[in-house]
Amino acid sequence: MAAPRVLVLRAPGTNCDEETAHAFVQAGAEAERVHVNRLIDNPLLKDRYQILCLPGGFSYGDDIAAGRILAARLRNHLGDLVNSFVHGNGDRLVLGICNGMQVLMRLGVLTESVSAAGDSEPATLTWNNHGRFEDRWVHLGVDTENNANCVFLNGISHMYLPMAHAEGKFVAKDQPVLDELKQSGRLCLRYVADQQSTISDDIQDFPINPNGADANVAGVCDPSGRVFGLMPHPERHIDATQHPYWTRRKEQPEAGDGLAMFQNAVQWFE
Ligand SMILES: NC(=O)CC[C@H](N)C(=O)O
Repeated sequence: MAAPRVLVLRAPGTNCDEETAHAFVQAGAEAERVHVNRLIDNPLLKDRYQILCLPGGFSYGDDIAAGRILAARLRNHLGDLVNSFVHGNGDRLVLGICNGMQVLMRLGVLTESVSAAGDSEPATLTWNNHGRFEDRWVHLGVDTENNANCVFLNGISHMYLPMAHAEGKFVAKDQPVLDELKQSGRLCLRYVADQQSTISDDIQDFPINPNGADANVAGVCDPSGRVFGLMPHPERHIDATQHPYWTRRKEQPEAGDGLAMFQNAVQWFE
């Protein structure tokens, strides 16, 4: 099959679109960076793409709350576009990275159909516990026990990736919501202490869990596994030389830990 085409959505304040497009290209996809206003002018552009990616940054200056305004623009002007990628025929993928995950959370697509929540918002992303922007590397573990079916994490058990956010603390409405999300394999990416650690539901101390997130959640996928949002930045660890200690490593891996996520997306179409 021809390489899948990726729509990397830009908005005022987006700042990770070039790296994200580059990561998809390294993985074998074709990627185009498209401004949200261009899509609003010409919504049919969406039909050119198989993958929708919302990259990181500070869309609309994080005004009101990070991701809130871009989510409102998508909901009010591009509802069909969002729906066709999230639902449609089930033949497309959606990836939200950092600010992109914040947008997906504000849209509600990652926590859709959580019955334990009743009528209220099941979960959100809020300010890091220490109230500051935190920018450094973190260890991440994949929840393989709860049968996570996330397309992007297929075959991955651990990643070492940069994180850079202020509003990245995942909070569920209550324990039943958290349990339902966990048991359905949707809390698929968690902060862990190191490469050997398995995931834990008990909130780990800072700095293991950089923001105080419930169950150490760093990424959430929808029930189908095709729609995934994560707070860390896989596009910033595509090449082995992006690893902070790469000159001191005895063996150089072929790629950075983040590349496999983009390769998984491309392979899903093969
Ligand atoms: N790197 C990012 O995408 C940052 C997201 C958002 N601006 C925050 O600080 O929380």
